[in-house]
Order: sequence, then structure tokens, then C-alpha cells
Amino acid sequence: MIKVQNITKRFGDFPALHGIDLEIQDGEFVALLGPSGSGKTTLLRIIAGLEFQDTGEVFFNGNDVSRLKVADRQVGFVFQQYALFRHMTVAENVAFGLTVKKRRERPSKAAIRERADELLRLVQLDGLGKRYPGQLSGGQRQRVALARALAIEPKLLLLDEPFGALDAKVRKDLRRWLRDLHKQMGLTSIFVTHDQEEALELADRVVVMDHGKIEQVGTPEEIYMNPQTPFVSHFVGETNRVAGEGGEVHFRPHDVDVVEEGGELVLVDNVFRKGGAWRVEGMLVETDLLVEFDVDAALPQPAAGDRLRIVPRRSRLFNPA
Ligand SMILES: Nc1ncnc2c1ncn2[C@@H]1O[C@H](COP(=O)(O)OP(=O)(O)OP(=O)(O)O)[C@@H](O)[C@H]1O
Repeated sequence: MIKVQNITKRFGDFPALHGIDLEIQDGEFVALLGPSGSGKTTLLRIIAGLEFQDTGEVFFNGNDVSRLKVADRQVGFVFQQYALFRHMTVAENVAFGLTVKKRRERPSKAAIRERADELLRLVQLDGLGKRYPGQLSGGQRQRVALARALAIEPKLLLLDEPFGALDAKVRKDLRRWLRDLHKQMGLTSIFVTHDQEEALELADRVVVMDHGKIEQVGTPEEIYMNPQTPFVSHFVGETNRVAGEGGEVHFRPHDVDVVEEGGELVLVDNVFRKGGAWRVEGMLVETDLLVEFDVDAALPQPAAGDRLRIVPRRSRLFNPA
């Protein structure tokens, strides 16, 4: 449904995106994941039509929309900088996209009111239409912003750090809720996040970005289990990096066995409970490198100063570039 072809973008001398190619299918829920400054927001804004690329094209359903403005792309978006209008009620905020339509496309006042009520029910805020944004919690405000984005009945929903400022519990609830909404409405959705957990939990596919380039595109499972580059391996999930013969060896803390003999000797520095395991932080005696690994919590809790022998069950070798 969406095709992004060879997109580049510079801000002055600074190359924010170089040579981005990406295809997104109808109905997909896609996360753009990367560290701060990797170009996620810039790419999302270009897809929305809020920013224009220097080279390359954006296609929606085969049509080149590269030169269309945001209002002509039929996308719904929730961007942090487009916060709610404080002087409008919740219902007025939700209806905004409909009230500013050209006269011949604009529904009647009654139809707009009905649509706003319907959307507020959808985001589980019925009855709050007469309040002002200042009288809502952060999570409620985010849901109003979503209802506002959905008012124009977009096929494509773009979300920039939609749950950025919320506490962990609310984030988790809203994530699940957004996933259901996405399915229920048959949307195609793209969201930006720097939170890998959020990306892995929500998305059908994850696009990992760094320095204005795509590092890897894949399902959460592929990205986690088969990272193609050292960057992806390190950025997504927890990873130990140690020097091995011929390159850098990466392994996850939960992919480690403690053995009686052989393996690598670790001097334990710190131990704490992490879910169903003991998380051990220590130092490889031979190389002084820091490592973290999990020990089954059914076993006695290791203590600082203990010496343990470890073997990674699964690891990946990355050769130097
Ligand atoms: N209008 C602008 N003028 C100049 N530089 C910009 C502009 N917009 C973005 N940049 C730069 O382009 C790079 C990519 O920015 P972008 O906002 O796309 O990153 P991001 O991955 O979304 O980061 P974050 O997670 O911090 O929002 C950054 O280095 C940023 O400073």
C-alpha cells in the first residue's frame, strides 16, 4: 500500500535520511525504531506530507503522492507537536478535522456531533466530550488525540511516540488498546518509537533505523532472534559483546548456561532478581569484560565474589566491517 523509494533528506549540511526504501502492506502495523536522531520522525513526516524529501518518491496504492500536501493525503496523525487545542472542548477537538473541511465535503453539524460522540465511545471516553483537555489525564488526552486523528476516516494512521510521556502501566494498557483499534478499524499504521519493548510488542514488522539508514526490517521475532548487524543486536534486546576469534561475539543474558567445568570464568559483582531469574553482573576473569546473565531462580542465589563458569547457549559472531 505504501512504497517509499530512495528517499533522501538533508537539513543544511546534515544528512538526516539517505536512500530509504520501504514497502508497507495494507493492514500492517509497522514500528520505526531507532535511537534519538536516527531519522524516524523525519521519515514519518515525509510519509505524512508534513516535510518534503530532497530526492525519491512516496507512493500510496501505486499513486505518486510525493508532491501532495498533508491535507490531500488522507492520513490521520498523532504527533507530539500537534497537541490538543486547549481552548476547545474534547468533542470540538475530535471534530476539528471535519469542521475545517471544504464546505462541499463537510458533514452537517448534527452529523459531525454524532461522529465525535461515536469516536469518543470508540476511545472509551464517552461522556467526557464537554471537558477541556486540561481536565483530562495524560492517557485520556492521548486517546482524544487518536480520536481526532481518526475523525477523517484515514486509511493510514501515523503516530510519533504516541505514548511517550505516559507512565509504564498506562503505556501498556494503551498499547494493547491501540493494537485492537488498529485491527478493528482495518487501518494501516506506522508508529515511531525509541522503545524497543513497545516496538516488539505492538508491531507486525519493525524497521530498525540508525544514522538516517535502515539497518534491518523484519518481524519482531526475526529482529530479536536474527539481528543482521551488530547495531541491531545491541539496540534490540539486551546483549553481551565480547571479543571472539575473528570478530565480536554477541549473546543474550538469558542464553547462558552455568557449567561445572570449562567455559569462561566470571567473577560475580552484583546479583538481583529479574522476573523468574537471578540476574548476575560480573567480569570475565580472563579479559576484564563486563557480562550479564541469568541464572534460574530455583537455584541458590549467587553472591558477589562467587566464581561461576559460563557458556553461551546461543551466540552470534559479527565480523569486523
Ligand atoms: N528541521 C530541522 N532542521 C535541522 N535539522 C533537523 C530538522 N529536523 C530534524 N533534524 C535533524 O535530523 C536528524 C533526524 O531527526 P529526527 O527527528 O528524524 O530523528 P528521530 O530519530 O525521530 O529522533 P528522536 O527520537 O529524538 O525524535 C536529527 O539529527 C535532527 O537534529
